[in-house]
Amino acid sequence: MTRNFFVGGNWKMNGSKATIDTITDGLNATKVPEGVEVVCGAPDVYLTYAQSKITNASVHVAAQNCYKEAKGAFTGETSADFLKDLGVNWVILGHSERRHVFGESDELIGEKCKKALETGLNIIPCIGEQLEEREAGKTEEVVFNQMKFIKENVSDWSKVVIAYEPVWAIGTGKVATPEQAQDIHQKLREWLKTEVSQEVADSVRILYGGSVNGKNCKELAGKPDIDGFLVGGASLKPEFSDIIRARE
Ligand SMILES: O=C(CO)COP(=O)(O)O
Repeated sequence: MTRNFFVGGNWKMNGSKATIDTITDGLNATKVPEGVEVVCGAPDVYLTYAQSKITNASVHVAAQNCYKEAKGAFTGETSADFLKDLGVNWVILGHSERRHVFGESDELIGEKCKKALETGLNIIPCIGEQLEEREAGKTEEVVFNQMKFIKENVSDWSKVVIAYEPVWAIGTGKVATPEQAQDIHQKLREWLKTEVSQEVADSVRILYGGSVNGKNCKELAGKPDIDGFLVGGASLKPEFSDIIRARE
């Protein structure tokens, strides 16, 4: 089973029109290898601007979050319907910063996954353990539990790309070793086989995220269960092009 390589960028709360011009110039000039999918998570207010600047047909724009309701009295929130209306077909959900800075629960993330899929979006749900959890030997328990809430809300796995992002590796420069990442990716695939189906386990892309850069991406990309990356800091820099071409 071949799973197309997938590279997501997560710009987080960074950027301006001027920096987006620079980033998208770089993306437009990047020769994306055949079959590789590239999706960039822009801040909501810049989604349309980013879309207007991207001319590379292999590169798509994602939102970094959306709410579980279609509309109504939810001041400050963005709905999946708004994204669909803008032609934004991807959304990152349950990022560790949503979980740990904004206190999003597994239940809420599950509901958001459900709503986004019902609305016709593709989703990138994120999971990952904190340092204390890894040190206590609880990594599998934590990520399987996060997966349970996602699974209960997924109607169509062909629209799901999972991102495994160990919290201790995010923005720290402390990347998981290729062996550490492969180990959890392989266990997640086993879990999908048991809890969902062999077909889904074989076909769902599992991305690694956490301090991925132009230097460490090739070795990580060589691991059999690592199907791509979700990249934070380095997605704002020219080296993102090297990450897109990590399998070359
Ligand atoms: O959170 C991340 C991507 O969603 C990873 O961030 P960094 O690549 O900056 O560690």
